[in-house]
Amino acid sequence: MDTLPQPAYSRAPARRRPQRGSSRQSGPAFDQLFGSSPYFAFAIDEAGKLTAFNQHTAAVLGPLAPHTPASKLYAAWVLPMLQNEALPAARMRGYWRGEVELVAQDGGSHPVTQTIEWRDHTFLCLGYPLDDYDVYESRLRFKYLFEAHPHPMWVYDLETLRFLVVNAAAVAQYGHTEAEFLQMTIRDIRPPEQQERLTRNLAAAPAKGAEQSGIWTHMRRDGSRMQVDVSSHSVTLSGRPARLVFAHDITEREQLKLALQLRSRALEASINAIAITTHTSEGELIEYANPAFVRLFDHTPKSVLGRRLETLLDLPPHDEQYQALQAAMQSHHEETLMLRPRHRDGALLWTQLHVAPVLAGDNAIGHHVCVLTDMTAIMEYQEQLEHQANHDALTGLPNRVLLKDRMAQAVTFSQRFKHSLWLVYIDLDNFKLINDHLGHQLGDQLLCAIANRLRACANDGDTVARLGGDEFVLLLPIANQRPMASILQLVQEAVAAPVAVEQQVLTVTCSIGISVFPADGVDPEQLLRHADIAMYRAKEAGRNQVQFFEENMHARVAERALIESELRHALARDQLSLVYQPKVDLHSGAVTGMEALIRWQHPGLGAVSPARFIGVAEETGLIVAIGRWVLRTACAQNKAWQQAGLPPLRVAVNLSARQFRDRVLLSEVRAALEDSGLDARYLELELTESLMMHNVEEVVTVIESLKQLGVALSIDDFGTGYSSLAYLKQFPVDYLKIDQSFTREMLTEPKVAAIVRSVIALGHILGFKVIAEGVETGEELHYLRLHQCDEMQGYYYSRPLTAEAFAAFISRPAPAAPASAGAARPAAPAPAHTPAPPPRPARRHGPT
Ligand SMILES: Nc1nc2c(ncn2[C@@H]2O[C@H](COP(=O)(O)O[C@H]3[C@@H](O)[C@H](n4cnc5c(=O)[nH]c(N)nc54)O[C@@H]3COP(=O)(O)O)[C@@H](O)[C@H]2O)c(=O)[nH]1
Repeated sequence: MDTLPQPAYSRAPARRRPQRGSSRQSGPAFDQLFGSSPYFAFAIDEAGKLTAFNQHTAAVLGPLAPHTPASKLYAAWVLPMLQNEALPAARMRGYWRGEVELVAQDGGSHPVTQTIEWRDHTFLCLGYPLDDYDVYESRLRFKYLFEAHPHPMWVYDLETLRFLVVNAAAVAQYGHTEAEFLQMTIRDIRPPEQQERLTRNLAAAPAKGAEQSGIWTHMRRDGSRMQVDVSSHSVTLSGRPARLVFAHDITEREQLKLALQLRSRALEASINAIAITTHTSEGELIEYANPAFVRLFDHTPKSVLGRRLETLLDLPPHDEQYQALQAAMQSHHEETLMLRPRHRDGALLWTQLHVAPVLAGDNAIGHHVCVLTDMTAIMEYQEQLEHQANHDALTGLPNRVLLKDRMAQAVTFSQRFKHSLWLVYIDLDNFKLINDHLGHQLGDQLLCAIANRLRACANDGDTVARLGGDEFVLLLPIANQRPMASILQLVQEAVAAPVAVEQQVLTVTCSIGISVFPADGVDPEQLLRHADIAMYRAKEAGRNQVQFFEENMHARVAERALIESELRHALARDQLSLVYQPKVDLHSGAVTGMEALIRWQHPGLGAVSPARFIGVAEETGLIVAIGRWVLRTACAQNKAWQQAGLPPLRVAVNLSARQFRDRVLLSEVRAALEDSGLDARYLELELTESLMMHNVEEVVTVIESLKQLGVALSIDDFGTGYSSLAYLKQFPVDYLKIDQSFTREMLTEPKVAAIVRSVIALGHILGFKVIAEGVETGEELHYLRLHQCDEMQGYYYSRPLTAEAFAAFISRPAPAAPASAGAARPAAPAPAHTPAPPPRPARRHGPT
């Protein structure tokens, strides 16, 4: 290096002064001041050339010539420091002082304390040999600045990288003794992964005097690591180029920074909306809101900051929530509130707000951390669950649970204000048939239509509930002040009005039972039970009726319950039996067959008539098992008679609607025939008219299958079930059976007589035989024969008989025709002991 490198900021054009190659050129002032000085004195221009030097300099360091590059006067290690530190500092501040090493042309080393002054675009350099005082002063400064420094410091040799000196803080923090340190290099406190970086760093600036800094990982003696912020400076120690290093342990700071970063990340990533507010005189102003908060209300991050929390949540001022929030903000405790803030689009949300105050130094509230949890979905789900728990899924009407709740409220209200309360129990008539024949989908539609109509009948404050199936309840408070008769009529009309569903028009009536508070009960349970009892009474009374609860209804309900429970065991306990009532050909007088009729002999209840238990068996489904038993017993009995040598006759068995709809009917009939060995032509199945008029296509299919088995079929109770002629002709049946109610009245009621004649004519037109049941007198028989009725059945000829009695009856020779009955008495075979017809009132329940 020939010249001193230019300092970066000395590039401005400098005023050129005449060059002076020796002390003569330095001018009289320089000579005057320094010419005979025993110390080194020389001047350097901006180009780094000597412009003047005194005799001592020339004598000790020379020989020198003017314009000699000043770099020749310094040891190599000093040059970077001179260039980067000393000259720029002198130029900036006008003065620099430090220890340097001057070198003589013969190689001699002269450590000096040098001052450099910036005077008139020239660096004036004065050098004093390092004497004892310098050393003392230097040590003193070192002691204070270095030894006592609270942060680790050391000086290391730039060439060997050995520690030359370390302070007490370094010893304390790194765990090495001073002696150990002095045996180590700066590589020894670096972990392996940082060695390469150190090498690169040293290579990049091996001898630079520039201040350097950076974050490093250092190792303590025990192997533990720390993060240090290192800054270093070039120095000379004992005449050797070295670096003074400050190492500031920032491990804790870095950990803190990391922890803060983590917490900040947690806030940012939280799915809960979090806002931090500042407590000001203008309210709680938001100073931070995490992304979830911004998302929850669909605001932009910026638009949230500085706004009042209350405003942002859009809580109506002075309402309960607003007040609660204010109170929570003023409390020094954490509070949790349920709020209904508004989304930016106007939708109301459900949120749980947890407010935690952050106290300032003076114990006043400085900030609040507000955590909002979006509960909207949960609350909506809960509402949905509550609705489901309290409402009927099909119709949306309140269910039994909610009805009870409303009833309890209504009873309390009625008690307090002395009002009466009506509980109207509505059960659709024959809904089961519709459901089973037309399918559940249509049944559901019908129920929904009726539910809507009932809703329309109710006023505000009334409750329309569905208890399940086809049962509805109207809870009508303040009944004493309302036109209850017309409300009931409205309800009946609403139910009975035709309902169009899927191109079908359905009509259904209802049976209504009513209980009144307080007369019929003072608690909801009792009122409901009594209304239910009254409704059953309405059903028993022939359906499509209204019944108010009466005390004596309890007995009927109790009887029904008894029948139901006893009937469940009747088959197993062998309490059931069959009786057989002959059917007679009206032209020949011959017995054509017999109807099997069930009887129940109960040890306690005695003989229970089918009229009392068949309905219960239908409702409970017990009829399926009972019907199967009847079918098999009747077939077996008929076969037994045939095997005993009696003339082969056809046995008729009643099929209930439930049996008819049973999928296994066909196989059961087939099995009954096969198992008994009875020929199919000796079995007849009686189906009621009402059963056949629902879902005709299906009925026709089942009837056709039965016909294919070879059994005979008849339509029982004909005339009571609103037959459609269009349907009637589709049924491949053998008999129309005129209901006994017509037989009973045909001789006294001309209209009934006309019906009977029409049925006979109609049956014949359609190709059916016609049989009349309930024939009790010779006049009735005569009339039927006169109008071409084919067969008859009734007490006039014979009551239902036990199997043995029937066998005996059929085996007897025919008696002469009774005079009183004219030619009406059957010719053959004649009943041996035909009982006299019972008096009229007992017709339906004649003895067997
Ligand atoms: N599904 C089934 N239903 C059955 C079965 N057995 C009977 N029943 C049905 O119960 C109802 C009442 O039956 P019952 O008390 O047996 O009455 C029958 C006859 O005893 C009665 N009858 C017959 N002749 C006369 C008469 O001259 N006068 C008069 N007052 N009553 C008379 O009529 C009933 C027969 O009715 P029907 O079946 O319509 O021919 C009744 O509906 C039975 O159907 C069974 O096993 N399964």
